[in-house]
Amino acid sequence: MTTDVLIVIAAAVVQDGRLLVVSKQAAPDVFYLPGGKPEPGEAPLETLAREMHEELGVTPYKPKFLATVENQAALENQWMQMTVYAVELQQVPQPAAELADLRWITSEDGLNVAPAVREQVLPLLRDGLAS
Ligand SMILES: Nc1nc2c([nH]c(=O)n2[C@H]2C[C@H](O)[C@@H](COP(=O)(O)OP(=O)(O)OP(=O)(O)O)O2)c(=O)[nH]1
Repeated sequence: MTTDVLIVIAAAVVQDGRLLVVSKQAAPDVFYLPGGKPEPGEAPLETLAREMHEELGVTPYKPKFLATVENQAALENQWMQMTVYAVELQQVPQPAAELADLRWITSEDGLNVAPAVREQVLPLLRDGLAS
């Protein structure tokens, strides 16, 4: 039995009542928060900054811890623990080549949204999202 938990660091960016979600070329129909797995020895905020730079060409501004959530990982067949930071942006995100899509959502919006985002992050942010 494996007890490995996938550790993920991610950003909740809300602008004008909408949450930023992305999908990757590897799974273009699955939408989730920008972010990813830490490299060895990397601190959470370093992972956040690296992933946001790599995926969106932006620097996280005033990251604030939002929550640590656990759920089934969307792409790997593994349990995932994801630490989410509420992040402001001062630049317009420009999706890098590894991304397939970028959307601003107020709810699931008919998309295939990763379980942790659908069941935990969207409910946590509900008050800040447009209806
Ligand atoms: N970034 C991110 N990953 C999530 C979320 N929800 C969720 O289940 N995951 C899953 C998807 C993948 O199974 C895993 C993260 O993988 P990833 O492929 O985005 O991470 P990465 O950029 O570090 O990956 P890699 O290409 O270096 O392997 O966590 C989420 O909201 N954001």
